[in-house]
Amino acid sequence: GPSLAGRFPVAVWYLTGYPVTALRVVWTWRKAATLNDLAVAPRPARGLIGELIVKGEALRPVAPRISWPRPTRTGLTVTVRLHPGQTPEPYLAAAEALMHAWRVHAVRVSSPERGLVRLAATAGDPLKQPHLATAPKALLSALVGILEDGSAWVLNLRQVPHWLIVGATQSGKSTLLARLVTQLARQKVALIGIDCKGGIELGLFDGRLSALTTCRKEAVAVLGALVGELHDRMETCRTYAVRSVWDLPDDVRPVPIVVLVDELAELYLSDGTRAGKAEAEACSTYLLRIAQLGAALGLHLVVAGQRVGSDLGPGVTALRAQLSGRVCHRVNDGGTAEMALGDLNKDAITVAQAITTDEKGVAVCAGADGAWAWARSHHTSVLEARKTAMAHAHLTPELRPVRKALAEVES
Ligand SMILES: Nc1ncnc2c1ncn2[C@@H]1O[C@H](COP(=O)(O)OP(=O)(O)OP(=O)(O)O)[C@@H](O)[C@H]1O
Repeated sequence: GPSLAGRFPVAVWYLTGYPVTALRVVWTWRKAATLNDLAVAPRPARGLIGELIVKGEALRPVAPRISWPRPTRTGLTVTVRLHPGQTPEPYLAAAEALMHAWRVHAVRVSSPERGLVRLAATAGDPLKQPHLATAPKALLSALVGILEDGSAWVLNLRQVPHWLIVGATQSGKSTLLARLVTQLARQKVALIGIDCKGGIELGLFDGRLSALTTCRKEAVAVLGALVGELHDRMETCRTYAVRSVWDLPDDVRPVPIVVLVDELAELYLSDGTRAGKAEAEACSTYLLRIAQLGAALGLHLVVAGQRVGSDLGPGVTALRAQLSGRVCHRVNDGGTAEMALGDLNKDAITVAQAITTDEKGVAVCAGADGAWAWARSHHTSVLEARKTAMAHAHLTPELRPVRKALAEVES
C-alpha cells in the first residue's frame, strides 16, 4: 500500500484531492448522467389504456445508482449499476464529458461484471509519478511501466509466455521494446533479435543478443534452428519424464530464450517472387510452432508490428491466437486494433482507438482473460537501453545451433 513517507504526491491526493473530487462526483452525478443520456426515464412517455395509445409528459429520467467513489493511488473509482436494458457503450461515449465534469486527467470505463460499469478516474498523469510502480524481481519478468491505477505494469513471460505489441510509428513501440530489453538483459536469458528492417531497431542491442537477423532469409534460418532447439528440449524433457523445462533439474535446464520480432509484416508480406513466398510461409510455420510449443520449453515470442491486419494472411490470425499477451499503442487503422484486441475484448478496441498522438507510450494492455488496462511504459531511451545491453554483454548465452544456421546463410 502507499506509505506517506517519500510519496508526497500520493499523500496530497488522499488528503485533499480525493475528498474534493469524490464530493464533486457525487454532486454532479445526476446532472452529468442526464446530460449524457445515461439516465433513463422510469416509464415510457406513451402507454396503452385499453385500445388507446396515450401520450404524456416524459417522466424525469432517473440516473443509475453509483457507489461512493473509492480512492486509488492515482485517482478514484466509481461503480455504476446499469439500468435494465442499458449497455456499457453510452458510458464509453460519456467518458470525456465525465472527465471534464470531474476535473480529472482521464476517465476509463470497464465492465467488471454483467450489469455493472466501473468508472476509473485518474487525477493526474501517472507517468509523472513513475516511482510509484515497483515489482518484485523474477526470472523472465520485466517491469515495463505503470498501469493507470498506479500499480506496476509487468510483462511476465512465465505467466503469459508470448506477446503481441502493436503501434503506429511514434506511438512508443520501440520505447517499450527498449525497456523490455533493459529489463531482460540483466537476467540469465538468451535474447534473439529478428529485425528484417536491416536491423536498425534491434541491432542497437546487438552486444546482448545471442543472434540477430537483418533480413528474411536469415530469419528463416534462425527460426528454423529454434524449432530444432524446441525438439531437442522436448527430447530432454522426455528423457527426464517431465512436462516442461521448468521441472528439469537445475544443471540440465536449458537457458530460456526470448525471441524479439520487430515488424511482423516484414516476415509475412510476400514480394511476389516464388522464393519470397516460400520464405514467408516458412516464417509463418516456424513462428506458429514456437508459439504453440514454446511456453513449456522456455522459448518465448515478443512480436511487434505497426500494421498487423488479417491482410497479412491466415498465418497471422493463427499466430495471434497463441500470443495471449497483447499491447496496443495508438494505431492508424482499425484492423490492427481489431487484430490486437478484437478476440479478447471488443470494448478495448474502441478505447485503444481513442489514444491520441500526444499520448506517447500509452497503450491498452490485455490478457487472455479478456481483462484490459491502460498502461504507460517507462520512458527508456534507446541509447540507455543500448548502454544496459552492452554492460551485460558478458551474460549473453551462446546458442550454437542458431549461430551456425545464421553463419551458413551469411556465407
Ligand atoms: N512512455 C513514454 N513516455 C514518454 N515519452 C515516450 C514514451 N514512449 C515513447 N515516448 C516518446 O515518443 C516518441 C516515439 O517513441 P518510439 O520511438 O518508441 O515510437 P515507435 O512507435 O517505435 O516509432 P517508430 O516506429 O517510428 O520507431 C519518442 O520520442 C519517445 O521519446
